[in-house]
Amino acid sequence: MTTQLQHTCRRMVSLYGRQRLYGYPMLQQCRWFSKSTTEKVKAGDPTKVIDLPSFPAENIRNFSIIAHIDHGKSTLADRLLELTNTISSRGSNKQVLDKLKVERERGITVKAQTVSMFYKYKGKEYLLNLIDTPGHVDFSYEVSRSLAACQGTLLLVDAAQGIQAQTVANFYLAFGEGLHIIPVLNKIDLPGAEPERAIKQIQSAFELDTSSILQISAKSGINIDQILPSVIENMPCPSGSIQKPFRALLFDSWYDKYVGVVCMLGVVDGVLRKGDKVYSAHSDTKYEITEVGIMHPEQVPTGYLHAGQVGYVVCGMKSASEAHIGDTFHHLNTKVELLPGFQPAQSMVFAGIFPVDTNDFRKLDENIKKLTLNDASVSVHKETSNALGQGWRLGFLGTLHMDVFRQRLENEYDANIIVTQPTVPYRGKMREKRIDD
Ligand SMILES: Nc1nc2c(ncn2[C@@H]2O[C@H](COP(=O)(O)OP(=O)(O)OP(=O)(O)O)[C@@H](O)[C@H]2O)c(=O)[nH]1
Repeated sequence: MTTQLQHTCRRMVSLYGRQRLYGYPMLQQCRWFSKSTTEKVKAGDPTKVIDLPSFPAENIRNFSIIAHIDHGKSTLADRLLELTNTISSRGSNKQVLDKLKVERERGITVKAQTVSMFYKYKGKEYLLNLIDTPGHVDFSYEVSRSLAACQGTLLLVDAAQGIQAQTVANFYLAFGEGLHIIPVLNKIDLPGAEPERAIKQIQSAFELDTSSILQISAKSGINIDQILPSVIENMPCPSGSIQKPFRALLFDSWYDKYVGVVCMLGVVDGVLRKGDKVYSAHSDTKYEITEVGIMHPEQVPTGYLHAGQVGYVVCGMKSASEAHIGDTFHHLNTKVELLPGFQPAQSMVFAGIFPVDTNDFRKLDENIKKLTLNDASVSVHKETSNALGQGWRLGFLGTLHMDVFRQRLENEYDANIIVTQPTVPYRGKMREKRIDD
């Protein structure tokens, strides 16, 4: 009851806030119906009434930005959001998609984020879904998950540094997914930039066509206006069919304390509407869609998603463990071919985590479950230590991943924990004891 009340209050505050933000009463929204979505968004539409059915698959592009760490993905994402009026442009480097406190403090992306943008090109309106991904090797699982919801990717290379380890690793992830890859040279404003050298590297390492390679500065905005036309012209649109039965890939999820689990879906076929009953193929469970919408850049309800679109749903999932990354959602009583899902991540570094106060065990258990929902690459096993009591042995993809997880537990859940020295698994071989030993 309390949760429902809180939820209603939150909705009212959010609606009131939106009215105040744009300075228009909600009742004026009918004035905007006649305008195109791009015009509404450009004009700072207070209602953001988004007419998703009017975007057929050929007017949709789902793409990501991949690169080595610090080559400028989040800065480029900011510029594209400004260009499409998804956020207001104030000329600062806000890194809007780095939403977590730990990302802002460390200046790195650890969590992939999706955002939908509207863009008018050659008289047609396009719905562009951008997924910003982390660059550090410890978060490559996030990258591979995000790529599954895309048809193309921008491979960003720092013109001063050239290609680096994660440029190569991420290129092969995207190549393996069969994505259309557009190379882009960033930071051409730097005095040390050597675009010709970087282009040669891209040609010889990846055999990509560099004849018309885009050369940009995400920071100062040079040539940014060439990016989206290139995405529209060169990347394929999603291939699903709106006529087929609905099926969608669950590729990300997080826990919202008011509405429970929020799932990100890439709709492959068919149509999903608010109120629909859907079925999770993984857990054999039925859910009712109570909210469906797109990230623009925050959650904007649309009541509808169709084949090729990417958006979020709220469906009354209470427990973190119900949202299985890689799951296929479909309508009740329809038979669909299940989507391939994801390979589970392979943990490389292990550490024990224990509550400082043993009375916090239950609370910490719940919080670890919620956080691992948001980061499925962490493996969790219960552990008991004589000195520290009951706790967990967690597996991570690297030590940065471990440190970020610890910081997120502290920042987002006020956890007070002890983390033991990290170890790596190894295999030992027993040799027979020699006589002279
Ligand atoms: N001079 C210059 N600096 C840039 C440019 N693009 C990004 N930067 C700077 O490069 C640094 C890293 O940029 P980010 O956008 O955080 O890089 P990222 O690839 O998202 O980083 P991770 O997500 O942590 O991998 C920041 O200090 C940016 O201001 C550019 O075009 N020119």
